[in-house]
Amino acid sequence: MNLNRKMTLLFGGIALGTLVMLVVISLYAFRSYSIASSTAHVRTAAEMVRVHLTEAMIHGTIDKREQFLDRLMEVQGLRSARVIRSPFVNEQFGAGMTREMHADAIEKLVLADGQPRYVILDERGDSVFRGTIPFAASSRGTPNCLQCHKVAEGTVLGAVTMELSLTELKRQALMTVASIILTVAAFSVLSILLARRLILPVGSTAQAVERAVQRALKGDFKGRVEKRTDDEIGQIATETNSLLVFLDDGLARISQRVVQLTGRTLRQDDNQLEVAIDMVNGLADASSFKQAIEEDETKAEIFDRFGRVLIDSFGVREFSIYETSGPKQLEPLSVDGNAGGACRWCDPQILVRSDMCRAKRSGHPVDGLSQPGICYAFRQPEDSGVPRRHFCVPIMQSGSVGSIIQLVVRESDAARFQSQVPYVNVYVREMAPVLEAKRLTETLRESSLRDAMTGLNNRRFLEEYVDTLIASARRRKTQIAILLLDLDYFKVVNDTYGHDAGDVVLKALAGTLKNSVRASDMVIRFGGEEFLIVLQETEAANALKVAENIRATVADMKIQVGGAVLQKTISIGLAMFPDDSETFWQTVKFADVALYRAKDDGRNRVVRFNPDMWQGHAESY
Ligand SMILES: Nc1nc2c(ncn2[C@@H]2O[C@H](COP(=O)(O)OP(=O)(O)OP(=O)(O)O)[C@@H](O)[C@H]2O)c(=O)[nH]1
Repeated sequence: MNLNRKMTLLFGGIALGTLVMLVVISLYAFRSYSIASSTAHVRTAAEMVRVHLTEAMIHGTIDKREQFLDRLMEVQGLRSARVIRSPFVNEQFGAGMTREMHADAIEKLVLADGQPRYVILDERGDSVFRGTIPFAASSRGTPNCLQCHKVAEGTVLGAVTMELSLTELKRQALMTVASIILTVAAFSVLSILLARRLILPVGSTAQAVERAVQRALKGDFKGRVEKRTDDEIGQIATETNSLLVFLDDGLARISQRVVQLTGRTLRQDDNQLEVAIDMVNGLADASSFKQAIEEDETKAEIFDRFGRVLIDSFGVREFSIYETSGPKQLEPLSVDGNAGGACRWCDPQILVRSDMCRAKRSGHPVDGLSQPGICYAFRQPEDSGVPRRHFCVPIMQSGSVGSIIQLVVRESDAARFQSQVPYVNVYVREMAPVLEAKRLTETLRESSLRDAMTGLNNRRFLEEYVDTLIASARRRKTQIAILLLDLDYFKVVNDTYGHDAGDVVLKALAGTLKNSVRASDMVIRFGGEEFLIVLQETEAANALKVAENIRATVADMKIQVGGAVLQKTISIGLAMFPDDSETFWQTVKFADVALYRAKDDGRNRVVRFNPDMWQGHAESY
């Protein structure tokens, strides 16, 4: 119920209550007044009758009393008047007129106890006041009643009964009450109209404020409140409008900036406020995500974290993350949240012909949500009948596509997810520079652990890796064979054919060494022309066979240098960890001692370390 209606009801209620009270009070007052007035009239008339009867008795005209009573009827409003004689008078003076002799019940009571009686009668719609007043004998006054009446003081000598019509009084009372009702009703109507006029701006302003607030709750701050008065109500309208303008302006500016950041476009029916909150939340989450991935160590950790965001924040459980692993190759890093895995949502051909991937080829996002079938490499699931749509976004690194994120959603979910795409893009945008930094760090680290010329790992790599190596050997209780290899008379190559020719020989040797051992073994360029090979889980006898095989392969190796073909030999020292020493680096020294022995013994040979060799060398280390 609106304010106006409430006010009308309230004022109407008050007016009606007042009216009813006034009517009740007025009617009661009129009744009391009528009774009091009639009583007084009857008393006065009775006294006049008494005086007249007394006078008539004195003057001997008592016989004419009937005429007096008849004349009395001419008094307006007096309907009847009659005198009743008491038995005492009858006893002393004989019976009176017939009508004086027959007292009714009320008159009998009055004659008996000397108390006046008043009643109001309703006679065929006419209200009549009837009063019966006793005449008591009294010795006071002149003439003295007791001079004529042989009765005791106070004896009731008779009574007069008079009836007054109240109709006129009643009519006047009703007229008065009616005029009160009319006056109060008119006053009330005027009051209500005035109050409504005063309240109307309050109600309509309150309704306008309510409508504006309702619109604001839906994110529309364009609602305005009309100013109807110049008082406090008008002030509320003005202030509300100022607040709405401020919020509208502020929200528009926030939305504009956030739209720039997220790339999300606002629709007409969007709740601006909710969208702004949504976008700010999205940006805040993306910012937290960026902080987290900056502290991640590897790209794999970053992609793993992003995978969890896709699942937890976007409800996308089906997705692939590919990384370019060669000029034409893609490698699946994560498929549906599992590391590695097979190519599930694309033609597997993209792994070896990466240009089949539209995102990789174009370097632009591929929107298969609104344009299904845009990418020929996308594969619908074979096992389930629920069709899917995809959205692929490339992550640029050093000017080319480094990774590709492929998001897959059910067709029925595509529209919902479309609104999430800008946020996914924000995450990708935040992720790209961090991935780039990690890639550079990893490349840098990789290069610091690798010899640029031969492509083999270097001594620093061995230093970093040695703890893992030892722990693995101890855990498995296996032996590690250390082979230290050095080309024989290599200096001659440099001196004769030049340094570049020497490099060619070193590269060829590196290739031969790599091919002579298992993939799990390590070939390390340990120094200038010195190499170290770590053979894992190998007994000494086996290691000797491998070393001998290497020696023989190198000796047979023909290296084309310019116009000449070179053939070089190699000397190898072998020591076992932990058989020869509990310390890894001590084992390396022992291998070096064995290498010295191989050189000393004429080169192109493999020498297994034994403790006697250490005697002569201990002081030089
Ligand atoms: N071309 C080239 N030469 C290198 C490189 N590193 C070391 N050398 C050369 O390798 C040669 C090592 O010679 P030496 O240590 O005297 O030994 P050697 O001539 O191989 O004779 P032995 O080891 O005693 O059989 C030096 O001439 C170094 O300059 C390299 O990266 N490239």
